[in-house]
Amino acid sequence: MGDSEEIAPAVESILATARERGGADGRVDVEPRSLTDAFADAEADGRVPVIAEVKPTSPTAVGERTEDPVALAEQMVEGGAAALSVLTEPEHFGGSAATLARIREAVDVPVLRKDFVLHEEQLDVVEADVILLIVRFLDEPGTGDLADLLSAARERGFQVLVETHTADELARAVEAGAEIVGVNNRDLAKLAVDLDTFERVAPDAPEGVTLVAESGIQSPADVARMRRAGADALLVGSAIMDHGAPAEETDVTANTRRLTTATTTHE
Ligand SMILES: O=C(O)c1ccccc1NCC(=O)[C@H](O)[C@H](O)COP(=O)(O)O
Repeated sequence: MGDSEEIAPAVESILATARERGGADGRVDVEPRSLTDAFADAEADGRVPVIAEVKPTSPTAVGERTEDPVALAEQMVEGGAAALSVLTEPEHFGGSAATLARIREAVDVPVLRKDFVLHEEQLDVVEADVILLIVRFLDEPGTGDLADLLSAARERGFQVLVETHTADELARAVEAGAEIVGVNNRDLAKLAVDLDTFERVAPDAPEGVTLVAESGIQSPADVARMRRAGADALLVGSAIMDHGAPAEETDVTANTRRLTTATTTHE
């Protein structure tokens, strides 16, 4: 995590379990659905490119969604999601690799595997179109090197979303060869969310990098704000999953559509 920064206990716990997690037998070899084509298709038919996240729970969520994740994923696609993000971390987010495999089978949009990948062998857990690498957690003693993991992921066919939170992390991502970069508005040390983060970091991204604004996006106004700041796409979990509300009062399709149909100006 760098320096002597205090890390939220939940994130310490996530990293401790991630360090222990292994891979699977054999090496994954993916024929991916193109994430950037999915974003372009959404733009072409007037939808804001949204990666909707199937996130049953999380350390900051109030409550848990227990419905069939495949049904939730289908509702997100019906609401116009260009792609899906599926948590596969079991202990803190209620996800699983098996769930991702079922969802990828059921939909035809690209699927991001959302997990805390620290070692090359952890790339081989399940086929997905996109894998996440979090700059903040790599290049540390006992974890893989970002550039090496990026190459290893691409050799398996994955597209890679490289997640950053600061200008320095963005520079490291670009230096390592990232083409799709996420700027997470959630500070993974403190778990505080601040949409200013994307606005501060995005201007440093070089032309040609696909930029994804992640976390804390709740409303069409937030969508418009992130698009004005240069977001090519948005990654949204909580506002779509609506963890605290009873299942019968939650309309995941409508929650997704509210964001994919937001009126925006893309800079
Ligand atoms: O979401 C959490 O509580 C969390 C806690 C600890 C580490 C990571 C966490 N979230 C990861 C994410 O990046 C989000 O799931 C994703 O960007 C969607 O965010 P949101 O729309 O705010 O649910």
